[in-house]
Amino acid sequence: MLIGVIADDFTGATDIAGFLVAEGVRTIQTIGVPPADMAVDAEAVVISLKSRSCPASEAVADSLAALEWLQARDCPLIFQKYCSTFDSTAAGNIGPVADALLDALGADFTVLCPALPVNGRTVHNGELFVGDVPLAESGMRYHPVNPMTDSHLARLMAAQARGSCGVVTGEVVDRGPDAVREALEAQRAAGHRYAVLDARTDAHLDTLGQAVADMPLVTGGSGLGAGLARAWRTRLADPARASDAGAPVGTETVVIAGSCSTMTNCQVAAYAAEAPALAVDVSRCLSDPDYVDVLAAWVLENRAAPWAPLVYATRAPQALDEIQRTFGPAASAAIEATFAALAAKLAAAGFTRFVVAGGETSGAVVQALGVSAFHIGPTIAPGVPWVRAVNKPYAMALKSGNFGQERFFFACQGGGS
Ligand SMILES: Nc1ncnc2c1ncn2[C@@H]1O[C@H](COP(=O)(O)OP(=O)(O)OP(=O)(O)O)[C@@H](O)[C@H]1O
Ligand SMILES: O=C(O)[C@@H](O)C(=O)CO
Repeated sequence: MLIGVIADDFTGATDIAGFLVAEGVRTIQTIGVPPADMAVDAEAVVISLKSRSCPASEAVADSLAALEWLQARDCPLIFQKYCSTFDSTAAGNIGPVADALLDALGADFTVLCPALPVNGRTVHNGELFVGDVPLAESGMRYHPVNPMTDSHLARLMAAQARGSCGVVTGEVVDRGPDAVREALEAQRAAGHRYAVLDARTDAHLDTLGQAVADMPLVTGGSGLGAGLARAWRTRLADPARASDAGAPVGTETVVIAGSCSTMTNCQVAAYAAEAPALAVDVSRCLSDPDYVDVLAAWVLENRAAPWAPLVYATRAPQALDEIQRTFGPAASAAIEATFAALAAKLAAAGFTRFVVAGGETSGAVVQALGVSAFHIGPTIAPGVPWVRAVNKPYAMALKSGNFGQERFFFACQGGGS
């Protein structure tokens, strides 16, 4: 094994796993920490946790259990994967988990780099941008669980981790891997525990991948994961066939959208204009135990349509705000539970392809389908590969809320963009 990834949500895990496969690394993603005796035939194992928004103590305990599993397989590099929009609060969980992993590895310094230029996430002078705007001015300020109201990564990290955090600027990264290594040594000597790495292009991520390839712990988004994989190209067994085991199976498809991100709102609007689409009634998710049967019946009625049926909870910020004021946080959990039960019913009715938008939503659906690990297949959009369950006949496209192009749901059915 070349790399063990500890990811804080399902779609985030699939995102980095997809990039690793696209760069030729044979990769398996597991749902939670696998059993101690699970055999591994892969160059990378990505362990997906549900540790982004749970209490920090739980996130730390789960991440340490994942680390122990990877260490038992002599994994030389541990990668802490979090969101390219650095989803977290002053209570964590990125900082507390990084602190705990550093301690457990006997290390005292690591890097932070959420940049993913292909999806518009760049870091400039330590500030995270989404497209042309700082993080705190992007749609992330309205996120239902982790609203991001600061864009400065060193400040965000200092608020939630032990020790101070420096920045390695783009001007240093432009000078190549040796300059970055030197700068990191200087940051560490200056007493910093963390250093934010600037990156605006894939070429910067190549430089950073080379510069950090020998650290015991690296933290970041899938962009840096891809940079690392490119740095290892000559060490890979058969890069051209890395995605074979994850190619999709079956045909009957349902689309489930549980994300309210800006991009999912666009994707749902584009899809609903041409395909059968049903908005869930949030109050019925909360109060009507038979509601999932109603949703399943609607999907079955529409199963023969030219485009697969879509069931969505996706709402624009104002409507979401109103729902949250009316129902409180129980609404989100009830929607997740409804989608999980719906997916299980549809699987029993013969559906084999599940296209899901939203990390938490994907986690709930995957759990309901009893899937414990995936082979990672070909990429549908940057950061979104097909995945194939190792123990069930299901293919899935698990999309991070903000990922994919406007016609992503069509693209999953061969509809292109
Ligand atoms: N209309 C709604 N009202 C209240 N909560 C909602 C609504 N729609 C979705 N949610 C909840 O918001 C949360 C969205 O999280 P999810 O991780 O699925 O999407 P995301 O955060 O946009 O995606 P990602 O984590 O991949 O960036 C889920 O718990 C979901 O149930
Ligand atoms: O890094 C990202 O943006 C995604 O993989 C993710 O984690 C969103 O849930």
